[in-house]
Amino acid sequence: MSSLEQPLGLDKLPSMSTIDRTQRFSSGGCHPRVDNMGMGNCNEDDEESTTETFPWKKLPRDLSRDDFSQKTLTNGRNKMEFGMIDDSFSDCHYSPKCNTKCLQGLAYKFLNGIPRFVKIVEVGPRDGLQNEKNTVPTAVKIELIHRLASSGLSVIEATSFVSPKWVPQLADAKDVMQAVHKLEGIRLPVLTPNLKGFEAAIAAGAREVAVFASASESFSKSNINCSIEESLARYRAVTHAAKELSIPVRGYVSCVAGCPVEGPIPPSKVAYVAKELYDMGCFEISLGDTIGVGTPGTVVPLLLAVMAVIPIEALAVHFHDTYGQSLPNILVSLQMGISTVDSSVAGLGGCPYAKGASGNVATEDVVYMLNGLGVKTNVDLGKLILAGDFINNHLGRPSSSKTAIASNQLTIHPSNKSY
Ligand SMILES: CC(C)(COP(=O)([O-])OP(=O)([O-])OC[C@H]1O[C@@H](n2cnc3c(N)ncnc32)[C@H](O)[C@@H]1OP(=O)([O-])[O-])[C@@H](O)C(=O)NCCC(=O)NCCSC(=O)C[C@@](C)(O)CC(=O)[O-]
Repeated sequence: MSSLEQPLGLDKLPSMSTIDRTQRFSSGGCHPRVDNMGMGNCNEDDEESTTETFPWKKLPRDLSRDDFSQKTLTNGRNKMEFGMIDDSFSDCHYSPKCNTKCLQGLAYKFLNGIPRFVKIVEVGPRDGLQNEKNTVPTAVKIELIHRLASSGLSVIEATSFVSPKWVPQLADAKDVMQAVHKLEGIRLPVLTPNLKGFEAAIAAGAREVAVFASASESFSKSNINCSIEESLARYRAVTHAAKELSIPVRGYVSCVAGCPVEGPIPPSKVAYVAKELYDMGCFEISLGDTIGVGTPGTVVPLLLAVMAVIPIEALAVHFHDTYGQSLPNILVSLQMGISTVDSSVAGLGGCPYAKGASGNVATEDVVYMLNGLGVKTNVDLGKLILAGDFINNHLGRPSSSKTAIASNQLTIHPSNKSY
């Protein structure tokens, strides 16, 4: 018996009271703020969240592509599915009475804290496309949003009501919004840098907006042409106007791990900006590693600083993949209790004011990892990959999603690929 197979009793588990454990994994451990305009992030999982089991229990997996990710590997007694948790683990349901098996303890040790449901905020049509040099036709943007919606994504950032002189690619914000705002059951937030943008967004049918501040003074100036404090004053005006109309406002903090000009940004500065946004009424704060320099080593202290001032259920993470650190950063964020993750189909993206920064983490890769962890997203990976194929075909380049590339290479997908 290897050391890994030796029983690990509950007395060896990391200290966490039974109450903490029950709260974290029961419906009550993941409740929306009372005043968050109904934008809770766990309601989708009502059935799951009533049972008091840990997240690595075997969950029904709903991949539209039956062959996808289901190749089996026979390895001695283990029959494993690629990317998915070993069956011997997934059959282990945690019970306080069960202290004889080793696997619950090991799984608990390594997967402790991971929520059972993760809300994905798809930012491809906005963050993903804003930096594209060639104009993407409005019809393509609209079709992309429809395809993303049909994959099961429930929050899709549709566009930005910013100055077309600053971001020409999104100059068609009004047309895009008017075409998609009636999509049923989908939240379609749009970026609004000031009252002018907010008013234009509402006139076009937007029912949710996002404001975007920075933890870096230099980036704030280059991105929105004002200081951090000036931006916060603008956003107070936006959140005030939004409250009058019962419009939910999301708040972004960019450059949370580093700035192209200033270098590393102290977590305390991120926490300050995040709290200002939260206090002015943003229901959710997304922490953006705009240039993708963070590692789990920087993400942990960052999240600890922000979690000290904002409830964890109001936090989201937004990683760019410049150094290939997005997935480990997301994993450690989940382990710390984060349950909202931003990502972009096909890994599209990059900020026009952060040269060299690469795209967002690919939604396909996030969903693949979460499927493997038994975490629900309600996203159909096969349809998502097809949505990625659609936009990549249009842009004329391969996907930045490793999952999409692997799936297209490894499987013969029967569905019609002619768009
Ligand atoms: C904030 C401004 C508008 C200030 O831009 P400014 O030039 O300082 O603004 P201004 O008030 O002096 O106005 C200049 C012109 O812009 C117009 N204008 C003014 N506001 C608007 C508006 N809302 N929509 C349309 N037009 C607008 C205004 O009417 C005027 O028009 P003119 O009289 O010259 O014809 C500009 O800097 C801007 O639009 N910046 C946006 C830049 C942007 O979108 N960057 C990418 C965002 S990505 C990000 O921040 C990071 C994030 C969120 O993704 C997270 C992460 O990845 O980490």
